[in-house]
Amino acid sequence: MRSAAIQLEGIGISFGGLRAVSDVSIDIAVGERRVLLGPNGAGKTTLFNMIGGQLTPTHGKVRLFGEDVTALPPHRRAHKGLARTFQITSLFQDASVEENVHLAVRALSSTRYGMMRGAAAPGPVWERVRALLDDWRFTSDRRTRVCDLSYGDQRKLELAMAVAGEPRVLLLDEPTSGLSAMETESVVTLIKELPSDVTVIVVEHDMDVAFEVADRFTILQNGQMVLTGTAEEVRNNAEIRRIYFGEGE
Ligand SMILES: Nc1ncnc2c1ncn2[C@@H]1O[C@H](COP(=O)(O)OP(=O)(O)OP(=O)(O)O)[C@@H](O)[C@H]1O
Repeated sequence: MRSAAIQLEGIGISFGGLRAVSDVSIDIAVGERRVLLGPNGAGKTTLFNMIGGQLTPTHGKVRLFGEDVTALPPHRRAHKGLARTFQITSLFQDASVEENVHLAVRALSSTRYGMMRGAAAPGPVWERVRALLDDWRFTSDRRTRVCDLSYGDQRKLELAMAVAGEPRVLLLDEPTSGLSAMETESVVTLIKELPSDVTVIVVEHDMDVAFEVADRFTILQNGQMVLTGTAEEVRNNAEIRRIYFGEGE
């Protein structure tokens, strides 16, 4: 069996009296593409936040490559190779496309190679920025300010920035929400082209996208895991058929 990138051991969290997530245990292997499914309010984003470190579970443990990171803040998890995107874009709106990517690449350089901010090796940093923008096939000019980009290009840019940090685990929260069919297709292609040793965990409502990118699925409902399994098992799950395909209503 492949070793685990992420292990959740009975994690849960309550907000006031509400149990948003309770007792979820899953192992996600290195290089796996896992999609989290479930109706609105099922606890998918809350689970993501506990993996990313934005929230600390009230019970249970989160392990990253075997190490207990339950109490570590997001930036410490980022240093260990975890990156994530959010449902709402979190870009620097007044900066250009290439300046945004430059910031992400430079952040990686300074943590990984011990460079001082703004100093040392600007050449290689800009080379990497250009290579990333080529890989991600940006249609708009690189000097365009983010606030002048289409929503689709903003989502793509966010993904490019998450990838710029060369993460070992990438958490994508609804990467195709609000995108046109064409933009969705290009984001799906980009996700599928990520290096095979990068573990990717995706919250996705679009079932076509989910089936295209996932090796395995985890279904949440009312904060609990109801199934972890293959595409076949998901297709045969009555609850998923009801929620996503409107059957039995
Ligand atoms: N900070 C918070 N304070 C109080 N309640 C919260 C908080 N965050 C989430 N919740 C509640 O926890 C439950 C799970 O929410 P969560 O956003 O994780 O669901 P979700 O599956 O991501 O839903 P969606 O698909 O709508 O994004 C919901 O009932 C939500 O209202």
